[in-house]
Amino acid sequence: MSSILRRCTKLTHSGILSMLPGSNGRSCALQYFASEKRYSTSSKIKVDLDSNTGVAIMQFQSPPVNSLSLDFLTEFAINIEKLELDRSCRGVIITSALPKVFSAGLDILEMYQKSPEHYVEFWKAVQEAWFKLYGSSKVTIAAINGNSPAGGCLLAMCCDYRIMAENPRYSIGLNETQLGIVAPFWFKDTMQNVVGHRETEKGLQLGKLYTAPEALKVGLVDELVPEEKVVSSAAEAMSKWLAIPDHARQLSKSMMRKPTIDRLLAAREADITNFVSFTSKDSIQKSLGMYMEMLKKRRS
Ligand SMILES: CC/C=C\C/C=C\CCCC/C=C/C(=O)SCCNC(=O)CCNC(=O)[C@H](O)C(C)(C)COP(=O)(O)OP(=O)(O)OC[C@H]1O[C@@H](n2cnc3c(N)ncnc32)[C@H](O)[C@@H]1OP(=O)(O)O
Repeated sequence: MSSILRRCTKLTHSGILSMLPGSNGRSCALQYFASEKRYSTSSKIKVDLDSNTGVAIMQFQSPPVNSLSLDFLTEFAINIEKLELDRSCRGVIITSALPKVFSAGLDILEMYQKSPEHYVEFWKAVQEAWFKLYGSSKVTIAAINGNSPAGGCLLAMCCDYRIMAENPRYSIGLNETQLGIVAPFWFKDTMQNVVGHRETEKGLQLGKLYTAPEALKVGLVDELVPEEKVVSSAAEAMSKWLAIPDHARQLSKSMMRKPTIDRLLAAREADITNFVSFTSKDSIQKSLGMYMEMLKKRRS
């Protein structure tokens, strides 16, 4: 991994990168990884695995805002599972290929005016993505290079370490209550495991979107770095995590996360039933419809 960084630094200093269109530290890391094995090319997510370092970089590339649709979540779970089974992979960096957004969270259209059967399928995909990422034995680092509300924040919180662009216009948090909906208990558990009970209580009730500096202050993210350095800093952090013997780190991770995972495993079906009955309520559909309208108005 340090060879990656040395190479990035060399390129940046030599000015070669500045001759590339749209080049910066972020693209340096991406270009380096891209020169390695293209692991998977699906329409919404790109994964490159560096066979020398064992580090995969997963880039979300689903315009306009990397919302977590059924298709996106399915691709995501498949990719994480594939990497999990690959013994040559030791770590995964998750980032966005789009400007200004890491992920806009769950795709609201998947929860709006659809059939109960669709809600079941969608929620299973949300659960599956969480099980795969939260339960991953690999080192997972979120390189958060844009806004990351709700489900986007959940994905980041599932990782072992979070690095965010220090842009004060970017925010992250579980803002569900602002939409008139309620984050399920395992979203809450995941946040509580990151920032503790009190901050989760405030953050969840208020549907708080933390600015990048606020997120650092409460421990929702671990580091803020200039936007162009988010991916290279993630690579640097990864090298520290990979210096620990895998078996010892993996057992420690599993020890910390197993109770949270077991809790959803035990309530998986009930959680789906809850989601379907909650989402199907007229009042919830009305709230989601109004929120989508608000997003559109804000745009015009
Ligand atoms: C008791 C409980 C039991 C069970 C549980 C029950 C219930 C439900 C739990 C559900 C948990 C939900 C989790 C979620 O993730 S909900 C999603 C929350 N997300 C948001 O609030 C983010 C909304 N989006 C934004 O704030 C901005 O889009 C963003 C990300 C800051 C980017 O801003 P910008 O670049 O300016 O882009 P636009 O706002 O112009 O958006 C472009 C385009 O995308 C559409 N869009 C945005 N976000 C979403 C989304 N999440 N889903 C679908 N579509 C989205 C937006 O409307 C624009 O569309 P247009 O047609 O106008 O181009």
